[in-house]
Amino acid sequence: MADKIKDAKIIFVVGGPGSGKGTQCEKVVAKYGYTHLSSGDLLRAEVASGSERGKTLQAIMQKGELVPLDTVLDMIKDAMIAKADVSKGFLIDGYPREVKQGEEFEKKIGAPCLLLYIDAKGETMVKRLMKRGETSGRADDNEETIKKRLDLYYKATEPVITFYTSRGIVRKPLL
Ligand SMILES: Nc1ncnc2c1ncn2[C@@H]1O[C@H](COP(=O)(O)OP(=O)(O)O)[C@@H](O)[C@H]1O
Ligand SMILES: Cc1ncc(C[n+]2csc(CCOP(=O)(O)OP(=O)(O)O)c2C)c(N)n1
Ligand SMILES: [Mg+2]
Repeated sequence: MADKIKDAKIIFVVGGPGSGKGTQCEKVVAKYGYTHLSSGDLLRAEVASGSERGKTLQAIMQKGELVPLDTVLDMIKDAMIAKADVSKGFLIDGYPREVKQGEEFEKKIGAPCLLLYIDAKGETMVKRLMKRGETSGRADDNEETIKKRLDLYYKATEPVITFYTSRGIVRKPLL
């Protein structure tokens, strides 16, 4: 089964909370026809299903923490396999969030050819997320959780950018 995605074109899309990962991915989809897979959206779909696993995930996400690596990776892998026959390439949005996630992805699925780094100032991200919180209905778009998500981004996710920069595959789109 995993054979189906062995040679898939893979692009990681990394940036802070509310930096605009989802927004930029939609533009790439419109222009290049790649398949957009957002880790956050996959997790929220599991929460919305009302499953037992979804309840556990909801509690973690509401606190702005990272859900266990195996859970996210399995979900992304299943979604990739489901689209393998029709996909020209995959935009993996919101993953990896820590270097270890990148390493495990490469072991189990394959290497990315590119990492799109969506950069935004902290204060911009906070402002956008507070605004989004007015209508998003997302349990994590509130002041307290936004702060935790931002802290975790700087601590765990920024090292991902450094890691892939040394490999020469990081590109920062001019927005
Ligand atoms: N790769 C991931 N690893 C662990 N947890 C994740 C991952 N992607 C998403 N999550 C969980 O889902 C939440 C929302 O993610 P996402 O929709 O990408 O939000 P945002 O980019 O707005 O912070 C995260 O705060 C985290 O709890
Ligand atoms: C309801 C609503 N939608 C959108 C916006 C504008 N907005 C809020 S956050 C954001 C950029 C980030 O959104 P997204 O692309 O979902 O970022 P991600 O969390 O995926 O990085 C924008 C343009 C807004 N102020 N209010
Ligand atoms: Mg998003």
